[in-house]
Amino acid sequence: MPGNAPAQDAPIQGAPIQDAPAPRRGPPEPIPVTVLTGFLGAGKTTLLNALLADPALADTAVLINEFGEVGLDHLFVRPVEEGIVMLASGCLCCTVRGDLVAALEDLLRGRDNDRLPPFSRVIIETTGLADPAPVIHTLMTHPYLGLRYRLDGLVCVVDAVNADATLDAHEEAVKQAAMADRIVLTKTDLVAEAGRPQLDALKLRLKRLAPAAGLLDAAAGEADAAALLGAGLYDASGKAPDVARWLAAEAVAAAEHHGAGLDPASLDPNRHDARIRAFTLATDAAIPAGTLDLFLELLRATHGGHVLRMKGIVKVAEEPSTPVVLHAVQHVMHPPARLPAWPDEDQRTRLVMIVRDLDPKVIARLFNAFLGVPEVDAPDRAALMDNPLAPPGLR
Ligand SMILES: Nc1nc2c(ncn2[C@@H]2O[C@H](COP(=O)(O)OP(=O)(O)OP(=O)(O)O)[C@@H](O)[C@H]2O)c(=O)[nH]1
Repeated sequence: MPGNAPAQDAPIQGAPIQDAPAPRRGPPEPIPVTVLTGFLGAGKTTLLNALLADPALADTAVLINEFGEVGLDHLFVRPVEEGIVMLASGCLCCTVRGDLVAALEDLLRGRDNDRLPPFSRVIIETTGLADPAPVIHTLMTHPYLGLRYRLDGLVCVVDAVNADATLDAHEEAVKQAAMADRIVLTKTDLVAEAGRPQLDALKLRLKRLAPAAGLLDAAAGEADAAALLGAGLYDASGKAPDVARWLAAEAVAAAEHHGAGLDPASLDPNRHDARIRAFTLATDAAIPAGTLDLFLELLRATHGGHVLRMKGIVKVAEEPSTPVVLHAVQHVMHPPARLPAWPDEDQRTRLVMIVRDLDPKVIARLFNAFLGVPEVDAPDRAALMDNPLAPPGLR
């Protein structure tokens, strides 16, 4: 929701690049937060209950974000067990973002002064109509909460029976799925043999919409804690971060290659998801920090409202052996983090972009212009920077 969130610059140059995931001294490790989303009735609470039954999640705090609906969900979440934190009248109902901030702060206070058990993870269940972006923005931009919590991942629950109609009718549902790190398909047990082709078509539709997201079938037992949590880049235990899994750049590139990500002709243009594209920008070249900074600033200033999500790993020219990780939700950029080393042999810069109402070629041209890759009929970087109509700060 671009209008709601404060714009935030994230200069690569000048801003201290965070080291991750080196063991920290002093401030405590940020607590991973998983955002559980999915359209009305898709099965979020059912999945949450199943997850909370796993002893591995015994020390999980749960926030249920009901955005002003009559708060009933908490009645259906498993009764409070040791280690599961429920606040107020048995849950925490956040009606607006301010309440989410207050709730997250309250959790920390309770933990810090031993009023609450020392929970090591938070799951936020959003309402079915929620745009997940403001919740993620809150975690990314709040000056204090951003230090104590970190986004672990966005899990989207999709109802196999109703999803096609829901995705056609409700843009929120499309956005929830497009931004997800994991998609859980529920109610596949209700799909009769005759409905299997439709189910396969739905899976393809979701793959097109979110090629980077793992697709898991709840009824097949695939949506367990191990598969859903730990989707984020940073690992508090100090393990090497699973960048490949987080970025899923190969899956996005393969989807593009097969036309899944880039061929709107194969989609009904009236469908909301025909407006969403996922694609990867990749280059072997090391990028000077200042160039990267300018590219991101121009991207944010000119197309920020269209970028639903961007994740990336970048070879910065000044320190090519310690890549920088980028993570943006719409026009809000998470502070860049520097990894101690490349996580695997692929040492290219890769930016995975999920955009809405924007031709990937426009971004690719911009990227190439900044890299100095000549293109016919496309402005180079100097032309972009010298343009008197360029956004302030770029001239
Ligand atoms: N058969 C079947 N039913 C399911 C499955 N997942 C959820 N349900 C049912 O779907 C209904 C809605 O599930 P909830 O978990 O309440 O859905 P929700 O997304 O939390 O709903 P809201 O909070 O209203 O948005 C319930 O009756 C569940 O029992 C599934 O995999 N198979």
